[in-house]
Amino acid sequence: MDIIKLFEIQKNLDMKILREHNLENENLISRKILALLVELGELANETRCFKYWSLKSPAEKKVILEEYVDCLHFILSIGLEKGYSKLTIENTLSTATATDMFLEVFKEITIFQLDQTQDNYKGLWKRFIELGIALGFNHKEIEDSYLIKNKINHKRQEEGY
Ligand SMILES: O=c1ccn([C@H]2C[C@H](O)[C@@H](COP(=O)(O)O)O2)c(=O)[nH]1
Repeated sequence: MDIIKLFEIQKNLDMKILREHNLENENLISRKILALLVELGELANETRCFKYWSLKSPAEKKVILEEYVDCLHFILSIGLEKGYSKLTIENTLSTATATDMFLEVFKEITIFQLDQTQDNYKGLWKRFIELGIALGFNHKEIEDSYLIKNKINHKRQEEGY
């Protein structure tokens, strides 16, 4: 995944959103962190990984991937806001259950919220990528889906979302 390219693309969208909503001088970090937590909850909901009380299948892969890249948008946006956009992420695999991986990402978000260092931001990325791999997405699928959703987000702003 070309993270540097994704940061560039995210920057354009974020700048448009700031302009459209007159938020150029606002600190949006708390709202972005809350938005990420909410999107991660939506993602978990679509996977249904924790719903031991239900027999229903998870949403189709495309839907889960869409939720995943919504989270990715906010992770990139948080990095841009903090000036942490020059980073490399090493690929690691986890053998934990999907439920435990979600809890790990939630934990990393909270650790970052409380102490917004570049190391903690990197820790969040690492767990988020691990989660994506565990959900069955490869880097190309993630990038392609991100680009599609990014275009939709641009269009929404142009149409007064
Ligand atoms: O500063 C922002 C604010 C929102 N989004 C994107 C991330 C998600 O893809 C989408 C969330 O939109 P809702 O469908 O949840 O309204 O907007 C950004 O990329 N940057």
